[in-house]
Amino acid sequence: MSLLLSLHKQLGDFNLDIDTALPSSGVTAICGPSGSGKTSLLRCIAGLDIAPKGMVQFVGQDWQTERRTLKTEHRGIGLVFQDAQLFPHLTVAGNLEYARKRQFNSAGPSTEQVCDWLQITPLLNRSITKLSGGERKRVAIARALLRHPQILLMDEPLAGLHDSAREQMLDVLQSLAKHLAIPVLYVSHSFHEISRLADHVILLENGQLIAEGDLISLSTRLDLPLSHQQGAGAVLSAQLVEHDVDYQLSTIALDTDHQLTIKQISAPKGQALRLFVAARDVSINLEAPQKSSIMNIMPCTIDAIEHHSTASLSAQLTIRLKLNEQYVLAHITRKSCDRLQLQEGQRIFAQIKTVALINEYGPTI
Ligand SMILES: Nc1ncnc2c1ncn2[C@@H]1O[C@H](COP(=O)(O)OP(=O)(O)OP(=O)(O)O)[C@@H](O)[C@H]1O
Repeated sequence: MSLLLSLHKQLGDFNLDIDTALPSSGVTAICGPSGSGKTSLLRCIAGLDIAPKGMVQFVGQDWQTERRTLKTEHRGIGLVFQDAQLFPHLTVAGNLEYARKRQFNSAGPSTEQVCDWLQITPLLNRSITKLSGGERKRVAIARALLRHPQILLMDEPLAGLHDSAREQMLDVLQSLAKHLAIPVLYVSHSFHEISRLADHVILLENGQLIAEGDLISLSTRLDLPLSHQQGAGAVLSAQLVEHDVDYQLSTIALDTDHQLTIKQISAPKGQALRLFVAARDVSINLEAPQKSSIMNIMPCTIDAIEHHSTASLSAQLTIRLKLNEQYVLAHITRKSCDRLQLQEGQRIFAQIKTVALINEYGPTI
């Protein structure tokens, strides 16, 4: 069962042209550059805009057919927009109560649970006008969830927040996703956000769906813009091997031949982990460096070398490196590539400066 979409709509010179089936669980990111059609797609799914002769079906319920269109308010959707759209004359509690009285279903999380997940319990008596940008966004998400929707749609919910507020919100959203029993569609152009939150990704360009799949496989596809943009990197799955308490480090395994050392984390041995290795943090050596302060040096094979297409980055190349079953990306200069005479199939050593833990997921193995 899934969210089936067949949406074709002309907006001025722009054509939205989407036929797909999205998963009905987990977080699906709708990603793409500005103007690619992310918001237009979300609005059509919500029924705020209608694509003539389109089709929207959610887990067997017809939201739009050729003959009939279900109004937005009858679709059971939780909506969170860039601007939180809260009622300024009500307190936080008043805004939540408004939603609670208009629930789609009686079954769903309680006000206490939702406030706890979004860390807004201390704010309940505050006026909306006295909230920070991040607080406002958390209240808007809580309000959407208290209607007990069957799906949550979020359009760039972190837009307008400064870096530290954005990171704090990402922590909250990441833990929220673990509690939610409903699917989430999350619009963002930030790969950083998506790598923290999404299970599944659809990538739009000029109103067309250019790729779809799980985050791990899409992050290292050289035919997609994701791997070339600033902030690009590989999402990897790993498993915790052991902790070195003296040095406060943890060892994690990508597979039987490749281990990494990271700052100590609290996860138990065997915990499945998701990691992010930024392409700019990977350098390539022809021989294993003997005296380096960088601990993570892994033998791998050059799988593919791709030239950046954008003129501003043409001094740089993206190189995909194969471990056993997984890949990392390296952004290096074209000059270095020529100097080292790098070629596809060549065995090299990747030196990895920083490994970021995205999250812990799945059962302990
Ligand atoms: N009502 C409209 N009339 C004409 N053109 C429109 C209309 N709504 C959207 N567009 C155009 O459709 C295209 C897609 O817009 P949309 O807002 O869906 O993109 P987006 O990917 O969400 O962009 P951003 O990341 O900047 O929010 C844009 O070129 C936009 O100008």
